[in-house]
Amino acid sequence: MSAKRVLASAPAKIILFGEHSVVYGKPAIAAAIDLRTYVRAEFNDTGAIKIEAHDIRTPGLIVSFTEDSIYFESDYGKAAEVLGYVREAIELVKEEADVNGRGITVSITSQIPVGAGLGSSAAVAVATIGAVSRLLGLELSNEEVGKLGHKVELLVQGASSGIDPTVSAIGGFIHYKGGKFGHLPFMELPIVVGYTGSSGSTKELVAMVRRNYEEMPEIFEPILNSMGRLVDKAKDVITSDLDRELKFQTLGKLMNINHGLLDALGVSTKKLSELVYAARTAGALGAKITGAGGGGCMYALAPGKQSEVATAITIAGGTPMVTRISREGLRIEEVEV
Ligand SMILES: Nc1ncnc2c1ncn2[C@@H]1O[C@H](COP(=O)(O)OP(=O)(O)O)[C@@H](O)[C@H]1O
Ligand SMILES: C[C@@](O)(CCOP(=O)(O)O)CC(=O)O
Ligand SMILES: [Mg+2]
Repeated sequence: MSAKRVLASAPAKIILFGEHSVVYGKPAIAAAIDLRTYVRAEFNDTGAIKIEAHDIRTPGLIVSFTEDSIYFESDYGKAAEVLGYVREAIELVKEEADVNGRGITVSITSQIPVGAGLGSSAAVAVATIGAVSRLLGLELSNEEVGKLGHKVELLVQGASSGIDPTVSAIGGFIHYKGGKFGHLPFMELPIVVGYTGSSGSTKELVAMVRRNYEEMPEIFEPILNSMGRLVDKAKDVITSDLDRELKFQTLGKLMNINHGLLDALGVSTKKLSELVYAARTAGALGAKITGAGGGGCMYALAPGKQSEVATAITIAGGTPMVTRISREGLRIEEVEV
């Protein structure tokens, strides 16, 4: 049954191990975290799709002032591009249901920094698909929403492994490889996320790695293979019966190796590496980029040292975020019928 108004939310994620190599079919491990994007969907009488994106800065904004007036113009191409994930998400759901000529208004508010490696693109796609599909009376499982979210990322970015929309839709702690995924045993992870304050575009970074790979496959192939192997090792450690401290020590070492390999791929920046080294010096067992890189965030594994690591990240010029793993993925918050 269709509804009058629906509010849905979907979480951000961190990639614990295996970003970029996951695009080449290698395994990766990710966890949903407790920052969310909220999407409200309702019908309107205009017949149009209306998107209110409250947290997106409008690129290409031109403002003309006179003494008694103010006139705004926008570079519509750039503005349309930035809303690509939301538009494609709505279009995909509309293909599955009968809208009967009705318009849909989608209003977005988000706690997730954009272009920061925390999966804001996947969260906005998943929450939009969740809200609009429920509005139109479609009964989609969270896994199905994750699959549609992957389609959205493929349409907008040209390439996507699908790990981000999957973990945002189903929540928790997951192992992912070539579209197949499963939950790993839930673990509280004493992590600190450090935000550089700058952003990177996943579309551009994934394309850059692809160009480098095509130019020098004999160099890039072994790096990607090593990333895959270290994820296998991390999975063995996580699912083993070792005690927590020993698990964290090995996972920390693997994070540091993964960061070095991501640097070799060319996706780190001076600021990201400064935050990574600051965290390690303050006692983190491991620290690495999370997500596409080129700016954005790193995360550190710091049992018993979270506040020291957060302080070190601040001193190094970053913004620390102490966050927890979210067991819940896509959530339908309210339905008005
Ligand atoms: N709150 C939001 N509203 C609308 N679009 C969003 C929002 N958050 C993210 N996006 C879309 O996702 C893009 C960023 O995605 P991406 O480059 O994959 O970085 P990340 O997923 O790491 O944040 C933004 O440029 C925008 O198109
Ligand atoms: C680089 C990549 O592995 C993760 C990108 O994550 P984010 O968009 O930077 O949050 C791309 C992908 O898996 O599709
Ligand atoms: Mg993204």
